[in-house]
Amino acid sequence: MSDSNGIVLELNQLSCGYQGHPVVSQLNIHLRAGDIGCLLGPSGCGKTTTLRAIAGFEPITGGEIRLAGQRISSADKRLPPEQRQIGMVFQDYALFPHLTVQDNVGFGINRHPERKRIVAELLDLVKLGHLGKRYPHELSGGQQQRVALARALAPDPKLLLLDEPFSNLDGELRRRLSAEVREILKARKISAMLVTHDQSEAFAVCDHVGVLKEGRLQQWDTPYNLYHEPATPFVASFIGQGYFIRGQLLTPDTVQTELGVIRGNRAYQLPAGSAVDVLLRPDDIVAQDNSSLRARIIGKTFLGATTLYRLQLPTGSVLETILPSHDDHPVGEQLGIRTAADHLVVFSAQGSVNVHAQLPLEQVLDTEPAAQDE
Ligand SMILES: Nc1ncnc2c1ncn2[C@@H]1O[C@H](COP(=O)(O)OP(=O)(O)OP(=O)(O)O)[C@@H](O)[C@H]1O
Repeated sequence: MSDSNGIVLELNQLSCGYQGHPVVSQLNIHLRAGDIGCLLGPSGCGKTTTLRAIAGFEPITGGEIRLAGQRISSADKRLPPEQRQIGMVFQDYALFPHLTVQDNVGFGINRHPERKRIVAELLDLVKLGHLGKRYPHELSGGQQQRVALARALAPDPKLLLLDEPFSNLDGELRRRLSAEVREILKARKISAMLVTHDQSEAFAVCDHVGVLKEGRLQQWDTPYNLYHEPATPFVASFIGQGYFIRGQLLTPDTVQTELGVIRGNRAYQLPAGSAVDVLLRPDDIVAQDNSSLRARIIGKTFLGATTLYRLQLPTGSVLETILPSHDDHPVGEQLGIRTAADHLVVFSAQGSVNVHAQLPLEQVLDTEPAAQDE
């Protein structure tokens, strides 16, 4: 279900808060029908507040929320939550303890003539067809969350909201269930919005991710673009790993750095000669035995299939690279490296282009993003 442009959920200049204190400011997000969106950001940035506003539990102070083209919230009007046709899945499952699994799933469709068939179908979908007669306390955490998902899907909502749905589960189970939930939502073409502070979960489950900082949207984009083309220094540092090194813009798409000239695939509209901070991810640095550029290995973390190496350049700058773990190098070795940074990401830097010292991330977090021609 969507409007004529294929958009199911629109947040237009959305602002909301508590007791006169703004929490979320002028948020603009458009979610396409069938897509899974995500609100990602540090604790307290306003993710849950936004989700609760979409569900209708919180009033908004400015802007509007539209669902399938219909305005459901504005500063002076709010459609009650039960009339929104929005399903919710919470962190703590929130199942009815006195109802069996099948009665939990069928709770929202009690008068539906096909209740029995729908419940059976949904229980099969979440792979709990054999446990319909159990009570919630007789299930594992992962199974309870599957019941909660089936219950939220039963009334065939226009939109599903998931608030940190996997955070009570750990490790492998969390990873498996999140992948499975994505498959279920995609198979049924359900539009959904997930809240998490876990970047890997956001990337694994969602099509578009909105990164929030202090109630403001920094970027709404695909996981790929957030990682490779972050719009602000905050997104660059919040998403994935990486270090900044100082450089000098030579042309719109080339930068002189202590690693040599790096050419990227996008142009920056900063004057030639500008001081810039260049983002280098571990996958932007590759090992090359015969390279004249050497870096000393100062730390390594074994990750299974790969090993993450921390490297120090002769100037003292620190970088990381990730190599297949069978390509094993000891700490202290001088490793030959080269850059392979197709996605050149730079931000306008304060200060001298000659400063080659490592920039602490905090120092670059609040600088303005470089003007881009996109
Ligand atoms: N009911 C409330 N009354 C007053 N302030 C609140 C209320 N709920 C949340 N806040 C405040 O609003 C801000 C945003 O909270 P919110 O729960 O939306 O953040 P979040 O990004 O979901 O954080 P977390 O990841 O820790 O859950 C916080 O400063 C919080 O203290």
